[in-house]
Amino acid sequence: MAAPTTTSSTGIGNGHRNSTRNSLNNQNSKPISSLNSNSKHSLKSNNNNNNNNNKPFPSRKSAPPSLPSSNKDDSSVHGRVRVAVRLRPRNAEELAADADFGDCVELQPELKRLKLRRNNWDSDTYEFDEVLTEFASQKRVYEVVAKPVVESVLDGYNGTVMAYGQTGTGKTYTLGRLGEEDTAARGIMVRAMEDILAGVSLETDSISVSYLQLYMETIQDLLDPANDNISIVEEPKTGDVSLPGATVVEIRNQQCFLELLRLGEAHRFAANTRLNTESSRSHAILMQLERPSLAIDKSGSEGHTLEEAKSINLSLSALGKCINALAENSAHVPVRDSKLTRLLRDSFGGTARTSLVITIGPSPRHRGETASTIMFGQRAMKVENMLKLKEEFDYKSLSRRLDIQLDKLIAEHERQQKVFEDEIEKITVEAQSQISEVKRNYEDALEKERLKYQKEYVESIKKLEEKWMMNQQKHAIESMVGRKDGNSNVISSNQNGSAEEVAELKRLLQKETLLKKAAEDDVSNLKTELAELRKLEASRNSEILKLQKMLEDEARQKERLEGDIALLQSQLLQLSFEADETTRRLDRSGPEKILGDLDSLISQVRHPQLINSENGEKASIAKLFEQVGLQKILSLLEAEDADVRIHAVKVVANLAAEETNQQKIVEAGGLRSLLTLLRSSEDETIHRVAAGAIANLAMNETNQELIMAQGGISLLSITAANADDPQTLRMIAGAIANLCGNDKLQAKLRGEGGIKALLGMVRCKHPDVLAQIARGIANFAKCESRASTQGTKTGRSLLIEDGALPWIVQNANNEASPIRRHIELALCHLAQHEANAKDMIIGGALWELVRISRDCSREDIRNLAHRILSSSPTFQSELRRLRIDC
Ligand SMILES: Nc1ncnc2c1ncn2[C@@H]1O[C@H](COP(=O)(O)OP(=O)(O)OP(=O)(O)O)[C@@H](O)[C@H]1O
Repeated sequence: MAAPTTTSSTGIGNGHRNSTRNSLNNQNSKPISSLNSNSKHSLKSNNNNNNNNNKPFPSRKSAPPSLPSSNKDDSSVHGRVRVAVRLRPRNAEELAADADFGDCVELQPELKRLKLRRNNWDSDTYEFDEVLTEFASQKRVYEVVAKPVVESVLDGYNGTVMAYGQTGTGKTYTLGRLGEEDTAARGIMVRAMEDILAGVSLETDSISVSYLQLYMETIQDLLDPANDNISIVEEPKTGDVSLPGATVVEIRNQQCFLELLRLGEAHRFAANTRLNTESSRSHAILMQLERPSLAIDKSGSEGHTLEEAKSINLSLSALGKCINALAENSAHVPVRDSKLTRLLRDSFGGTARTSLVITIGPSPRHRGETASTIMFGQRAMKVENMLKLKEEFDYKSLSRRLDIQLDKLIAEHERQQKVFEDEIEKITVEAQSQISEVKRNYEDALEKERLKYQKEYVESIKKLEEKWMMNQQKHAIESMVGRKDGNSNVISSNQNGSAEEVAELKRLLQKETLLKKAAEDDVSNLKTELAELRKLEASRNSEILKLQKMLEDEARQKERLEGDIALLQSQLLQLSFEADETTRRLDRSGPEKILGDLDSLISQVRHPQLINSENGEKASIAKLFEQVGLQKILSLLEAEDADVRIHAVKVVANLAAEETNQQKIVEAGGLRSLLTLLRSSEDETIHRVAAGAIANLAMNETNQELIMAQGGISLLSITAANADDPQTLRMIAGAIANLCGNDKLQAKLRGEGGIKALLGMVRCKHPDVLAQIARGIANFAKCESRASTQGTKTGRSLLIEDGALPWIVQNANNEASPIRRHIELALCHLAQHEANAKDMIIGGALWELVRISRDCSREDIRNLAHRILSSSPTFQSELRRLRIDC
């Protein structure tokens, strides 16, 4: 039995913050989870949002009517769905059972490539946006898969992160791990919430979460198990989906989010036990509204029922069909086929930034499921979303936010100033205390020295005096004795004693001199030390002066900053006032006044200072459309001022992109006005926008006839012949391609040069233009082939008559898949009609048909080509002649 396949996704968004974890089983059951969020948030530069992981990618053509957004919106930016593949390490069972076999995949992360083995000798190579090996850490997975989405959400866009893969390949591991015991193991949901909490200010923003489970097409509330059948509500105008019946819990911190996840998980377990199912059979949803999130988690069981399997397969196959339709750029995307696709509507082909991680296992026994997961990822990489800011410009909240930022700045500045002043005071006190201590020490030392020398001096004087006294006494006694004895020997002995005393006195004097010298040296050393200390003090003083200067500069800068902020605030107040005024005027004015307002609104759009209010402007235009009436808006298409005409045609193009407005626009004469603009204007922007509006109107059969009846094809052809801008050509080619799909208009379209105009545009090599041309040719060939089968058309194809075949053959293997697919289909349609066979053989188309029948990655086209080649006598005989076996 084939192992079950699962998917999971996380979507986060501004306006919507979505986190989804989905896991679905092919045969048993398939759980799905997602996290969505809507939020009011700080405004940042749009450029930040258009970051470098958004490679330029061919934009979607005329958007399918069922989709909520298209390239019609000037505030949108392209955002292709990014796809990463993650390989799970072998588990114990695989280590034992597959010990003798190699893995079914080989990863080349540095080349972002994955090789899927066909057999021992051969493998297919696929490229992804990221290739994550079995050694990739949870942190790295978060950073490459989810972080750009979270950042985009904080910038004001919707976001989705989704995991898809076979059961047991690591979707829960990747998205849902709480990492309570080991923080390194935290999954995407926990890390995303951490970053969101760090990136918003809870003083101005709120984050709320709902936690739901999708089981057999029923949405159950995991925060309130009694609430077990929640309806999806769609906003009719925008197509945005919401689940108003779901419990919403505000998140103030990470702990509270973790508790909520645990609670939801416990209820899910209880609910699934009641339902006698387990995780992989249901899809859990964690949802965020008004800076809240939506997530889906899974449930499933062994012993599944047929009904469950059907319901799960319905969800999975509906998701697969939507991805295919979007990847192929089909006109119809079947989003309404399941609740899962309705919930993920904004994530694929909508306005969210979407990141998909496909999880695979290494076992060669599950090669089939791994291949199908890889193909899902490859197709999802072709889906182009149009990221759109979800929020209207809210001056009051911006002003509040700036106030708070200002308060924080001022508080921080004051704190820093205080630290600075404290530091200066500390340094000053330390310096002063050091100086006084040195002074004290110096004075003490000086005093000690002075006392020492004074004492020594006094002592030596005393000693000299004593000696002198003793000598005097001795001398007096000896004189007295000498006078008595008249002894000359005594005199001689006295003379000897005096010489010794003189020598002693000399010695003492020398000692005195040395002591004096040493004392003088000490004094000189102390003086030098004092001079050094004075220098040190001077340098400290200059440092203090410098610090004081910095403090003054800082204070001046603060003053300037405060001035700037005051100015900013007054400008904000002014803008806020003007915005309120406009709202009041719009609310009160009658239609005549409002028409004037539309004019001023359009002129405001051109005003650079108001460029950020574009979303608000769109909402106002929609309101004006209701209040003013289309006629008056259309009258601006003929305004004198060229700028007003340009902006008016943009307004009409925006309106024409909504299916609900198209009939009204045509009835009010809008189609005629747009065609007149093509004829009368020479402005490239007007041509581009008007052609885009016509292309949107041309999606409807009745409008196609009207366009033809009003000479649209020749006007589009002339405009195409004169245009150089690829975007203009893309719009024109898109419009003609839509007309090519109408069976009734074939002859007229060709007669008025529609095919030639299409072929003329191949001079522009832009892949978007070529894809539209290829689509037109495929549409035309399909109608012809239908007419031939019904017998209403005979003879060879008008496409061949008009010389389309060489270009078709040349591009049949174009590397851009949208071009290649359309051409492959066109070739099959042409080949179905025997009258074309000979031309196709001469033109080299037979080789392409053979290639398609062998190599085309789409099985249905491959089979079709094969069937046609086998059933056409002309092709068969040529193949026999060439000895080609087909
Ligand atoms: N990258 C990985 N590294 C280590 N272990 C992993 C990794 N991925 C998954 N595992 C382990 O593989 C097992 C299955 O993973 P997990 O439950 O996440 O799969 P799943 O795709 O969510 O399955 P299901 O669809 O059935 O719910 C778990 O034991 C998980 O711990």
